[in-house]
Amino acid sequence: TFLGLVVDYESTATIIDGKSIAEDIRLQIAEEVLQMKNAAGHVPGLAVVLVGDRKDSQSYVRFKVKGCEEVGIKSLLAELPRNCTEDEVVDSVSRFNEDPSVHGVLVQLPLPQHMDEEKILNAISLDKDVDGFHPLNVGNLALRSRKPLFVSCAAKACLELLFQSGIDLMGKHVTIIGRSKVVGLPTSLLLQVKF
Ligand SMILES: Nc1nc2c(c(=O)[nH]1)N[C@@H](CN(C=O)c1ccc(C(=O)N[C@@H](CCC(=O)O)C(=O)O)cc1)CN2
Repeated sequence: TFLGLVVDYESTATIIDGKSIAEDIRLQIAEEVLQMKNAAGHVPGLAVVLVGDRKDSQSYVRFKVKGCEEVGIKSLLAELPRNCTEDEVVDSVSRFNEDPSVHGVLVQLPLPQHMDEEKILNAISLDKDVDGFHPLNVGNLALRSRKPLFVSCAAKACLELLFQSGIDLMGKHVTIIGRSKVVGLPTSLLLQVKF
């Protein structure tokens, strides 16, 4: 869910209804998936790797699986215990990398503290890195002249919500709160590419 608040210099505000925009996008994706199924005989596949038993991560992953079901995307889930090894996580990622029915792989963050996040994220195939966290995808976004294969969905969502609400960012100053690789950093990079 995203409820954005855009305030102009006279301090009037526009409330962005993220739920309704998301519903329109879901319908559009469901239509595209159906067309793909009819034309090519297969549907996109998303694989999620979840390590540990954090309640928040479990519910985010449930939303992702439910989101896939609603639009006809195949979803696969690998759940590993908190005390598993880094190699076991990398093995799960590698199996999804090699599975032709999987087109996108993501590892739900945060990982348990004893794990090397960078090593695990780097194990995701560049062409299945749907989160856009691979250094080459981030680097290509930062270079602006090159097109990354994927950009963080949270960053794309922020811009899409502004765009669909008719908010013109050209020449505007934008304040981004936070610099995480999930939202803040890619949103600032994406804004620099587009405006
Ligand atoms: N591999 C990934 N891990 C994580 C990601 C990610 O994009 N990829 N993002 C977050 C967790 N997350 C989804 O996975 C996520 C977190 C927060 C929200 C969100 O919309 N939060 C709203 C409140 C929503 C509500 O309660 O209705 C808010 O903060 O205002 C969506 C998704 C970390 N891990």
